[in-house]
Amino acid sequence: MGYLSCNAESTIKVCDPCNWDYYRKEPKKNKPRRTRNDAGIRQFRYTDLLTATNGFSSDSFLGKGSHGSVYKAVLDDGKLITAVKKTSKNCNSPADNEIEILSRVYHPRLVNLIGYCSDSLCKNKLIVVEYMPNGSLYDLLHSSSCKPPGWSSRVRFALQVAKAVQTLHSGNPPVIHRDIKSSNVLIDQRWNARLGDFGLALIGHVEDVRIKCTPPAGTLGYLDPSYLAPSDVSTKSDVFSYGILLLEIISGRHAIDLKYSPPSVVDWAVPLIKGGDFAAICDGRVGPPVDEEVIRSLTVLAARCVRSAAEKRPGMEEVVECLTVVSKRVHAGPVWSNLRRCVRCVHKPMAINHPAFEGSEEAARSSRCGSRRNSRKVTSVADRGGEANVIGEGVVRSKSIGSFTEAMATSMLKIGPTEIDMDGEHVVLVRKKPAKTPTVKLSKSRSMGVLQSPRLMNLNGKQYVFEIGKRRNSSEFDISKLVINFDDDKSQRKILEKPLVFV
Ligand SMILES: Nc1ncnc2c1ncn2[C@@H]1O[C@H](COP(=O)(O)OP(=O)(O)OP(=O)(O)O)[C@@H](O)[C@H]1O
Repeated sequence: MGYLSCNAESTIKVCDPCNWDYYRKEPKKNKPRRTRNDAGIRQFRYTDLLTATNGFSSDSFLGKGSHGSVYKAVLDDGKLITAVKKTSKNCNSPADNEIEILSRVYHPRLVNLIGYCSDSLCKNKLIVVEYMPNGSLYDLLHSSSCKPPGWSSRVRFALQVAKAVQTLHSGNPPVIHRDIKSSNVLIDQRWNARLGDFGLALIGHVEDVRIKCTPPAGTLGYLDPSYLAPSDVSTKSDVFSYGILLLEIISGRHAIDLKYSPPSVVDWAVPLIKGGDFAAICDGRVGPPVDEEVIRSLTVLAARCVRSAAEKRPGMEEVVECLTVVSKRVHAGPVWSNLRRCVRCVHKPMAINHPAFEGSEEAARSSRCGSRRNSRKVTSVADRGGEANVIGEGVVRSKSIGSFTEAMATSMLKIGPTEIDMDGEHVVLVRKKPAKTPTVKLSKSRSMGVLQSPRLMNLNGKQYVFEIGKRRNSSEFDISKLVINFDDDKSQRKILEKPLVFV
C-alpha cells in the first residue's frame, strides 16, 4: 500500500519554519496539555547514532517504510535501546513533522520521541523513538508464522489504539494522525499496542489556515472517502481509518485484499453487519468469541466508525467508552467471569530458574500442599492487583472471593478444548487430552525429574486438563498452576490441580 498523497508540500506546509513558533506564541489556553519539551527531547550526535546502529548495518535494520528505513540503535552503553528513522528522500519534511508533533505529545500508548539528530554530518534529520521489540499489529494479524491473537488480545489492542487516538484528538490543539493502520501500530515489550509514525500528522484546529491548506493524505484502504479536499480534514477522518483497523482486527482481513470480492474490507463487512451476521466477519482462525454480545458490539462500533457521513461517526471518546465495556465483557464473560472469581492460581509462573524455584522441590511441595490445605479458598487471577497476599517470592495469592461449581465447569466444557484469554496476560487452557507429562531439570539436584502429572477433570465422561498460562509472547505461555475446588463437594474428590508444568 502506498500513500494516496504524501508529497513534500503537504508536510512542508505543516512544518513551515515560519509557523514553528506559532503554538509557542499562542496564549496559554491553546497550549497542548502536556509538552515533551519539559521531559527533554535529546539531541544526538550523528557519530553516536552511527556507532549505535553499527553504521546503519543490515543487522540493525528493522524495516522500511515509504519515507525511509528504520534501524535499532543501542545507546548509552547499552542502557537505552531505540529505533532510528532515517529518511531516504532528500527531504526533511516528514521528520520535521514527526519531531514537531511528538515533541508536544506524550502518551504511554504512543511510540514516543526520544530525540533527533540534525548535525551537519547527516544529510537528513534522524528521528530517535522508543524501540518496539514485538513488531507491528499488522504482523500479528497477518503473519502465518505466528498464532493469531485471541479475542481478549484483539479487544485490548483495539482499546489501546483507541485511547492513543483519543489522546491526540483531545489535545489542545488537537492532533489528527491521518495514517492510522495496522502497520503503524507497534507492539511494545509488554505486548501493548502503541500508535506510531506521525509523518503525516497535522497539529492544530481544523479552522487553521495551515491545516485547511494541507492536501489530503493517508494510506489507500484506510483513507476516509469523504476526505477529498484539504478543507474536509477533521478528527473524523481518523475515526474512519480507525474503523477500518477495527474491521481488520475483527476479521483478520487486509483493508484491501484483491483475493476477495469485494476487495475492500468495508464493502465486504458492512452488509454482513447490517444483516446481523456478526459471526461471519470473525477471523476464521479464531472463530467467534464465546460471548455473542462482544462480537455484536465490536462490529456495530466498527460499522459506525466507517459511515460515509463523517458527522455520523462517533468521536474517539465514545469509541473508547464502548470498547471499555466490551473489554470488561470479554474478560468477564458469563461463564468465564465465574471462573475468574473462583480460580486459585499461583499467578507468577514458576520458571525453572526462578528464584522461588531454586532448589525448591520444597517450595513446590509446600505450594501444592498449601493449595490443598486452603482448598476452600478461591482466588482470582484477574483480581491479583487487589487484595493479594504474597506467599514467598514469585507466588501471589489473592483472597477468597467465590466458588466454582460443577455446573459452571460443565458449561465451560461445552465449548470444548479451547484457550480463553482472561485478562490479556493470563489464559485458561482447556485441553481435552492431558498434556504429556513433562520432564524438567531440577536446579538443585541436577537430576531429571518428573513433576506431578496433570490432574484431570472427568466430566460427561470426558477428561479435560485445565491450566493457567501467563503470556510470554503472542503465542507462548508459561504454564502455571490452577486449583479449582468444588464447594459442594466436601470430600474434595474433584480438586483439580495442575502444578508446575512447563511448556
Ligand atoms: N519504533 C520502532 N521500533 C521497532 N521497529 C520499528 C519502529 N518503527 C518502525 N519500525 C519498523 O520499521 C518498519 C518501517 O516503519 P515506517 O514507520 O517507516 O513504515 P511503515 O509504517 O511500515 O510504512 P509507511 O511508511 O508506508 O507508513 C515498520 O514496519 C516496523 O517494522
